[in-house]
Amino acid sequence: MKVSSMAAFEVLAISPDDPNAPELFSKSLRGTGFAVIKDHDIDMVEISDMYDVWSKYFADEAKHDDATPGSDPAGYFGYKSENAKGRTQKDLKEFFHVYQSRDVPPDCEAVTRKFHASLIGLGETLLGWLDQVTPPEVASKLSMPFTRMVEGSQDHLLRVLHYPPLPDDVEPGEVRAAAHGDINLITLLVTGSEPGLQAQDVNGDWHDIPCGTGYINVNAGDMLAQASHGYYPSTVHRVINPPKQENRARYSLPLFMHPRPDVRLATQTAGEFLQQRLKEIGHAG
Ligand SMILES: O=C(O)CCC(=O)C(=O)O
Ligand SMILES: [Fe+2]
Repeated sequence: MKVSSMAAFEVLAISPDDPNAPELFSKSLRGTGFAVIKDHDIDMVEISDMYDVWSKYFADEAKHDDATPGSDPAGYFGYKSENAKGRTQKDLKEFFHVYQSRDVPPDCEAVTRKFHASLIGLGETLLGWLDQVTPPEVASKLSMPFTRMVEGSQDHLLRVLHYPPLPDDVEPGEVRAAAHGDINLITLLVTGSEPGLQAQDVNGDWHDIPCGTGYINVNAGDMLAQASHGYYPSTVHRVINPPKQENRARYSLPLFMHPRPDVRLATQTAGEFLQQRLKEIGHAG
């Protein structure tokens, strides 16, 4: 099934039960950098519980106590704390970074740990699909199969994102999330509570990424593009501001799948690549 069907930009919706799922997934990522997974095992109740506990968390000013200093990648990040690479204006979002071995707010802990583990499991399945179908001439250049790159990784970042309703004083050019490529191997994004996510095609045109209930969007990040020498392109995407009559909060839940830091991508290790990119987006340092 095509969920976005401009000739140049075809995001496929794939069911894990389809025997051709690995090929379709690879085809969709190759064509657009994006794919959509439907009929997965992640429970809708789990997803709505996540939105429930985290909307309460962001509504409480005590969140500021969870801000971590300087270069620490975990914890709470306040409104307008991150910019896309190459931009000075900050994104109109706040977020909390969850890692497997780092603290999570007690009221969010149980549901978040379970959700994080479920998404990591799905992400490992998807990387296994890529290992199955990536052609030998590309696979032979990898330092190891994708699934091995993430074995034992403690760096799979679950970002709980809150985009508040836009304030009246938004400046020209300020957006919820400016155009960027993700740093990691693949991103699994439970579709946002509101629309707004768009991806750019090779001609520079923007396309809405479908936000159907229960869909999980997957996109290739820069580490996958590096390791595969461009076979899987990392597609630039953004989150646009809502029209005035739909100026509501938006939540989304991307999981960024990261290799262990010592894994070689192409010329750099995953750890070296990550540190360089974190500086460029206004973290670390
Ligand atoms: O909120 C979204 O839908 C996308 C967020 C995103 O692209 C990111 O945090 O890297
Ligand atoms: Fe992103």
